[in-house]
Amino acid sequence: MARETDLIVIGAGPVGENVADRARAAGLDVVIVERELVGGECSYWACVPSKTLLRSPAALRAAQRVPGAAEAVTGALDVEAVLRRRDAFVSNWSDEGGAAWLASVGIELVRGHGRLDGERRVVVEHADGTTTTLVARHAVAIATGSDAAMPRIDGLAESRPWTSREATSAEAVPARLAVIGGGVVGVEMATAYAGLGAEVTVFARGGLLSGMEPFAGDAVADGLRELGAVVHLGVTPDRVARDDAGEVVLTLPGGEELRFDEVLVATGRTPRTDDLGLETVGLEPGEWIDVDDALVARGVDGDWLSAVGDVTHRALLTHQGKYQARAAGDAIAARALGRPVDDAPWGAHVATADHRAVPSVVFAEPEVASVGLTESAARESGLEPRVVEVGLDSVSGTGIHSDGPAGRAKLVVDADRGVVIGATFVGQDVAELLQAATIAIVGEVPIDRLWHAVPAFPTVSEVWLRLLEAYGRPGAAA
Ligand SMILES: Cc1cc2nc3c(=O)[nH]c(=O)nc-3n(C[C@H](O)[C@H](O)[C@H](O)COP(=O)(O)OP(=O)(O)OC[C@H]3O[C@@H](n4cnc5c(N)ncnc54)[C@H](O)[C@@H]3O)c2cc1C
Ligand SMILES: NC(=O)c1ccc[n+]([C@@H]2O[C@H](COP(=O)([O-])OP(=O)(O)OC[C@H]3O[C@@H](n4cnc5c(N)ncnc54)[C@H](O)[C@@H]3O)[C@@H](O)[C@H]2O)c1
Repeated sequence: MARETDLIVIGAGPVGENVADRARAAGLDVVIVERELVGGECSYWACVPSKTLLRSPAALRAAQRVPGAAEAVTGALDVEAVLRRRDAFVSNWSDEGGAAWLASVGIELVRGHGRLDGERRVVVEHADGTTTTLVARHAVAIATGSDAAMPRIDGLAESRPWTSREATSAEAVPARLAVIGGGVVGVEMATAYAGLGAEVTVFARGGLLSGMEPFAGDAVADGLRELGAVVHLGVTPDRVARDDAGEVVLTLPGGEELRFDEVLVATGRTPRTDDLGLETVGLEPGEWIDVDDALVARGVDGDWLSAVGDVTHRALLTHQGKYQARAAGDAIAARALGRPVDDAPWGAHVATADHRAVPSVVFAEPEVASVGLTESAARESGLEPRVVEVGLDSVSGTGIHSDGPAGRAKLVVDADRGVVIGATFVGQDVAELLQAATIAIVGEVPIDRLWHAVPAFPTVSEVWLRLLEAYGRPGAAA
């Protein structure tokens, strides 16, 4: 017999959990389906383990850049302790805590692989081959996330490459690590493993972090080289093979062969939709799920099917997926309870910020924090932005914070409206500068008013004052 419920969520990653939580908090009966671990990629093989691997080497470097503290650092990094700390943060890959939380808020967990089976029906295949049929009275939400993409490089798939999963869960640090891909995963994992003592070589087919302001990728390439990594820009290996001794051999376009212990593939993501029954509701398996701003799937009759998080390809970030989930979960509950849906831009039930203000931090050396449009993206969208750029060495707080390289900051301003539409900060610990920029963009705070938001002295946040000075003060004689 089929189990009836109000809402079925497929995928208990951070995003699925949040859709379920919002709908349950509104009083809906909710079932969530998970085939691996409650908590998803982010908790076990992505955000959490990658940031714990990065943190210890970064803390060590930070201390080494402050005279007095530097002299007190006399030992080497304890790699084993870093790995054990990572294990603790991923709960040794146990989702007992996540499952207990679901139970505590009254969300029923069904373990197994979920597939759509027509409108509002999901069939779950359990590990023992048995199945459970679920029927939703109101809605189904897909939050199945994404997998690492495998580029078509001769021999690569057969050479047992690392993906982000192996890189974040490794039990030992390889002596020589090749990284293919110059995006966020490639850069962060290269930084982590260089910090943990590996000889790292990065192959990027273009520059590093190519969707960001160019000075960000340049600074990160310099930073990686400073850590001892070799960075090849504009180079993709032609061929990869693992030999009988277990070594990985990369053949470069000129024929040169380079040998490594492991090769990490970090060339983007692919949606987990190939075995999800999408064809039973008129959608294409293997494709990202196209949704409107209220996270309702386009191309499906009615408003019963939502999709959230990575699987929509709107913004492949945990915090932004959770933002979508809050809107989608509340919208599903509003529809189910016959309450109004607020789907005007910036309404309670839409993810408007996905188009205007997606904050992201790359935990590289140096850190890169960005939100909104880059200068070139603003121009491509038809705007003629005014940009201002300053060095972080113009700020006293930066010098006190660290003797290391200072970094840079840039604002992209829609001069017609007098509001910030993009911001990028590069430097040590700039991650914490980002929320101010996100608030300025989302709140459309006029530049004239930003002059009244005074950063404390001597903080790194005083870079905001330097940026405003570079932009110009309203009412100033000159
Ligand atoms: C190395 C790395 C580092 C990252 N670091 C950060 C970071 O620092 N900050 C950040 O914001 N983002 C980071 N990200 C991105 C972040 O991990 C994702 O955006 C986030 O995990 C997406 O959440 P999700 O819930 O949409 O998908 P997922 O976390 O992938 O969860 C989807 C869940 O659905 C389950 N599932 C899939 N198909 C089915 C099915 N058919 N039936 C049942 N269950 C199913 C999966 O098992 C999984 O548990 C990182 C990504 C990587 C790869
Ligand atoms: N700190 C964070 O917030 C964080 C950390 C890691 C990942 N993430 C998220 O995960 C997503 C995936 O990260 P990613 O680094 O895998 O993807 P990405 O899109 O950031 O970078 C992919 C890189 O691979 C290259 N590439 C693509 N196809 C290739 C091919 N065929 N041959 C050679 N190179 C190729 C691209 O040029 C690019 O440099 C990111 O978009 C990001 O949103 C976030």
